[in-house]
Amino acid sequence: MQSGAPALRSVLTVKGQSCEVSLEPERAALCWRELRPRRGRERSRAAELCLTRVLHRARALTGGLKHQFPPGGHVVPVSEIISVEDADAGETYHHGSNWQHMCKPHAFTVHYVQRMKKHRWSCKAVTFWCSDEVLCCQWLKALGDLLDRQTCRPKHLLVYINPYGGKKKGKQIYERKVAPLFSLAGISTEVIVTEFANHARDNLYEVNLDKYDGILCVGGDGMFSEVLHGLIGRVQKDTAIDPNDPDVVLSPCDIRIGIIPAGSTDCVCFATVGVNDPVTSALHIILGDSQVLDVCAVHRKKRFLKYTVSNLGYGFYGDILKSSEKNRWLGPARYDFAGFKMFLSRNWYEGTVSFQPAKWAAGSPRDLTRCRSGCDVCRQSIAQLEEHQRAQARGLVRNEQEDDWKTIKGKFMAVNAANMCCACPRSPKGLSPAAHLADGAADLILVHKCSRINFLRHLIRHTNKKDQFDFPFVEVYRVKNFQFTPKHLEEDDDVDAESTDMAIPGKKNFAQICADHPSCGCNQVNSVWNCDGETLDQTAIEMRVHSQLIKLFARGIEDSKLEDVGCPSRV
Ligand SMILES: CCCCCCCCCCCCC/C=C/[C@@H](O)[C@H](COP(=O)(O)O)NC(=O)CCCCC
Ligand SMILES: Nc1ncnc2c1ncn2[C@@H]1O[C@H](COP(=O)(O)OP(=O)(O)O)[C@@H](O)[C@H]1O
Ligand SMILES: [Ca+2]
Repeated sequence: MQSGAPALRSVLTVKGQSCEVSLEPERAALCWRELRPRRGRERSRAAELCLTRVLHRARALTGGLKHQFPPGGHVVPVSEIISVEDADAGETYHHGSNWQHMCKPHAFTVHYVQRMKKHRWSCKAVTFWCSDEVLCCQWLKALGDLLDRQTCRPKHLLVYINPYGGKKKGKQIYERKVAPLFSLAGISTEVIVTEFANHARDNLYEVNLDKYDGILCVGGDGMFSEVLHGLIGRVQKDTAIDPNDPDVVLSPCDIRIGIIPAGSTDCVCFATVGVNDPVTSALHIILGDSQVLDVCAVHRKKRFLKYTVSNLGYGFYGDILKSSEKNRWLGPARYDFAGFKMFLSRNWYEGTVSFQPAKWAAGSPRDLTRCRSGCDVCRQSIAQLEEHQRAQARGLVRNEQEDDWKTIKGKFMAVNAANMCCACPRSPKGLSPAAHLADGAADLILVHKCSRINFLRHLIRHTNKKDQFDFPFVEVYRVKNFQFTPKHLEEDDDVDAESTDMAIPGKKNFAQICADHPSCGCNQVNSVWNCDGETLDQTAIEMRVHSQLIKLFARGIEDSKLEDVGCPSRV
């Protein structure tokens, strides 16, 4: 069916009921309603309200309904249809009170996305029975033509599965929940079950990326980090960009990354989809969603260390990560155990933080806006950043290389740079609830040394509606970059002292001695950086945000108002 083609309208049978079914290319929605509602099914006021919501959603998704659907209707935007196929020959259908068997069915089945509660999606199917074969073919062709126009959908994917992440169920999750949906949607895959850490990263330097429409990782944030490093590294290599240069403009990666959550925290998935559910993520991938994402690059002087997209955390979150690795056998519970231990330890670390505020950012870390699908704050921030960069290039504003640095010396329980809200099941609003996925900035959170009870109050606020930054010992800034130097390296003129020390076998700095002897009772001098769940050995670092460097198969968390909360599209 071409655009401008007339709407297709027929009376078809659904579950033994005659329905008026229509497909209008302009509206790009498949709609159906029962012609004669079943006896006894009276519409309640609640159902009326639900219908209004469904119609609102359809209007929002299709750019306005020209035609109001009468009560009892269903609306499925074509962009949310997973596939359309001939109905099975052996399928039975209900006609009046008798079950009948069709020998040669003139029927087609539409598989589509249904929104459940809390951002969860599921795959639903509805079969339409036609009076004859010609009509059935006409419907199959019209729907097929509209689906062919969904050009953003992937056809061939490269999948990496970490069999050891989370509860070690990555392979099972993929095979049982995800692969059947991909085959339903006609997506072909090449699957690599990793055999060692960094297998996926190294493999991405070798594969022919042109063959694929996307790369998937099945695992947690650590596994995502591997794929992120492989992909960004590969693209920089192909475009002759030196990642060791902290000031370089990195080449963006056009191929999208998909995450099937099968790890312990899965914060990148949660903060970009709204839920950690393999089926929901698979459906976002099938529909070809796209969400750009800022990436932070971490350097030590002229040496590239790591990329991070969620949290770069020193102190509390670094210590949790380091301590939890020893208890990996506990699965995701290792973090709760380590968290409790680190809370009791009340470690703090002395150092200096310097940063440049993201002056052009449209939002601020303590405002009440939330990064949601199609976020206006991200769009406006990037527009202002680009305007600022153009003005700088024309010499209209000062070059900020040396200016506007703010420096804070102190004793810190935690230093976190949240490049996104970092929501996860442990903290559904996240480390920095107002942080944005693609605004070119990160939220720098400094938690100064405080009493155990105050730190607990701060932590608890990550799990309720109160503001976790509203304490005199917490500071938060929206930044474009920052540097951290631990106290013991502050006076060191040798910029590479830390890395040199580490390179000489047998020579250890004080921090390492204390870490090796936890029973010595002193407060450790150094923590480690938790970089999307991977540890960094270096403590003195610089971080810079690269705006919108990568793309995910996601759309950002949808506004709950668009969800049919507790209300399927049937009313
Ligand atoms: C008294 C209740 C206190 C609850 C406080 C909860 C605060 C939670 C904030 C969580 C931020 C998470 C930032 C993301 C971290 C992940 O990248 C990382 C690795 O994930 P994965 O590879 O999937 O395992 N996870 C962690 O560092 C664990 C943090 C756990 C904090 C308790
Ligand atoms: N086959 C493998 N064997 C061991 N480690 C692996 C393998 N594949 C990936 N890894 C590593 O496992 C770590 C944790 O993976 P992840 O999927 O994030 O699980 P979790 O969320 O439980 O930490 C990552 O650092 C990743 O590099
Ligand atoms: Ca950001």
